[in-house]
Amino acid sequence: MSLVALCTSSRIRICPRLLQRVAAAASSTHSAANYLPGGRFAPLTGSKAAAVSLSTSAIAKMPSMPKGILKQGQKEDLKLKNPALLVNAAYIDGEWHKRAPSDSSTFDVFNKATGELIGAVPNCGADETARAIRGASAAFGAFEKPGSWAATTGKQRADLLTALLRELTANAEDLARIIVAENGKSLSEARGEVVYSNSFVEWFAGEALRTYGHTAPAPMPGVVNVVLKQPIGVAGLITPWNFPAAMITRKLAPALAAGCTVVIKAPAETPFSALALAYLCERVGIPKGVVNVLTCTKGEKEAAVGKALCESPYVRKISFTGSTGVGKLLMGQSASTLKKLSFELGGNAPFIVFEDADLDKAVDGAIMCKFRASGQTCVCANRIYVHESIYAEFASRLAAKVDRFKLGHGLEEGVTHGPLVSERGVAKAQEHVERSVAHGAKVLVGGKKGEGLFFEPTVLADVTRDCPMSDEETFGPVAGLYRFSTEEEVIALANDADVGLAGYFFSQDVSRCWRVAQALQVGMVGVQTGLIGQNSVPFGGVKESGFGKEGGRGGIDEYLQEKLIVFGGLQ
Ligand SMILES: NC(=O)c1ccc[n+]([C@@H]2O[C@H](COP(=O)([O-])OP(=O)(O)OC[C@H]3O[C@@H](n4cnc5c(N)ncnc54)[C@H](O)[C@@H]3O)[C@@H](O)[C@H]2O)c1
Ligand SMILES: O=CCCC(=O)O
Repeated sequence: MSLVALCTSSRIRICPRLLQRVAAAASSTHSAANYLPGGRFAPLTGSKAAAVSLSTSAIAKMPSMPKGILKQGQKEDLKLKNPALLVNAAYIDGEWHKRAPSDSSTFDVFNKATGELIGAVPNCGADETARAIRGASAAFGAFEKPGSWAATTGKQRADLLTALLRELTANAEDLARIIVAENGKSLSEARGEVVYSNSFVEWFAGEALRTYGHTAPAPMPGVVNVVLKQPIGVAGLITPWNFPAAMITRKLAPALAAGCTVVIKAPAETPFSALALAYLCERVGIPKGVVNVLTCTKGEKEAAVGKALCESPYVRKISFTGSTGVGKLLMGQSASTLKKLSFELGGNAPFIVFEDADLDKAVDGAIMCKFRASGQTCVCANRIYVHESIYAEFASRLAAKVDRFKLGHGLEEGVTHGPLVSERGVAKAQEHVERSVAHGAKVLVGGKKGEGLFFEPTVLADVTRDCPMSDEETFGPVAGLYRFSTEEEVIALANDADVGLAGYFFSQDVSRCWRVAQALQVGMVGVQTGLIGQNSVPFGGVKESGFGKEGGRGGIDEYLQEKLIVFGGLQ
């Protein structure tokens, strides 16, 4: 029995920190994950992976987490090269407010791994939202009013976005450290997120130059038709915590490129990335009122901010990324003013491994797809369907690789996965494991809650239709493996969902690849890959995963509206 196993299985009380070090040493093959652009892990590879015994206890690698609870109340020093990036004030109409102007309230934000206090930010509500909307509306101005944002040229906006990109790049390491602290992901993933996040600013700086309209031939003489694209006006941007920077830039950059002004409602869990972005926007000279960031707690305050944005006649666009339930609520609230909407909502991605798949690629794809951001990604594989003829082999290889993850504080050397973002997230992961086991699933690796917000990366075998992930996103590090027999059967299973964001499959048969890719009822398909998000492609779903696309050629159109100008009497 290893020292780690001995300590964890016996009643010997050993300093948790030491135990963690021993665990890390015992798992020296847990090399640091290579990150790829987009915050992705290059999978751990090598024959040793398959050789790891499934009985190795993942608990041995659990971090010594009481430290999180013990440190609660202590103020964390993020050790930023540029401490000014850690802003603890909302940004409303070009003014920084350390407290909500209406009632002076603030709320605390904690490090997800340690429980240390990162800082306090204002708890904004309807009043602050109205101020921000007024500021954004005034800054937008009018097309005929020189000096207003609406009257800027694409070239001017492209130059500002390029300057912003330079600042974001220069401060990339600090921005990654802020993400680690407030979100919990590992430093390598956070660095990847910053690259991904910045790539949207780069892409849309280019797109600002290309908001082409067109002319249309008229059927009658003496008429010329011109179709212009104009910015829609003030946009309300509501984003989640799982990619605290990238989910904002994927909206902010096209909005600014198009000529819109914005009011961002930052997520309660991760407001600091949003505020750092606003700070850099101000620094590069984006005019007062063009970018506003509101921070607020979950519950009543976020609902008040959301309602004020949706119901304001001055806000012409809402772009939301989050759960399907909240999306439906916001859609209802936006009905009275008939706003243009883009909704990136929940997913429940099928991930299919056919009998003719390259198993190494399929396992690596599953690792990247399922465990990125510890499973807290809307495009994460949620239902992994494996052909019965390769099921045992795939399960064993996947479990072996997951067993080699290193869980811990995102800034610690070699850590591949951090804590989840909330107790609600941990409870959901645990519930999915317990309910699946009650339906006959077997835990191959992981399966347990750790201290604080940690949950062991988990692989479950023998998952069936009755298990919760069949219908609900786990949004946590639990990979459930289903068995299937035929292509027809698995397509029906994959499409048996109200949502349709992403789907993935592995096969080496080109005809099957085309057939299955067409058949999957999702907005995005990964064929022989577990990674799909890039700045140059349209990201978005079908069914109850929402509508509208972010990124790609059409991403800027979400913030533009066409105007037809008919010139008559020309003969
Ligand atoms: N499709 C995508 O691109 C994408 C990306 C990330 C997350 N998601 C989805 O988001 C969900 C997980 O995130 P979550 O639990 O934070 O989702 P959530 O819907 O609770 O929260 C998302 C955002 O909406 C805000 N919000 C919540 N209630 C609101 C209200 N009444 N009015 C206005 N704003 C409100 C939150 O403060 C947060 O900023 C998952 O379902 C996931 O699939 C989707
Ligand atoms: O979670 C949502 C976004 C994930 C991605 O952009 O790849």
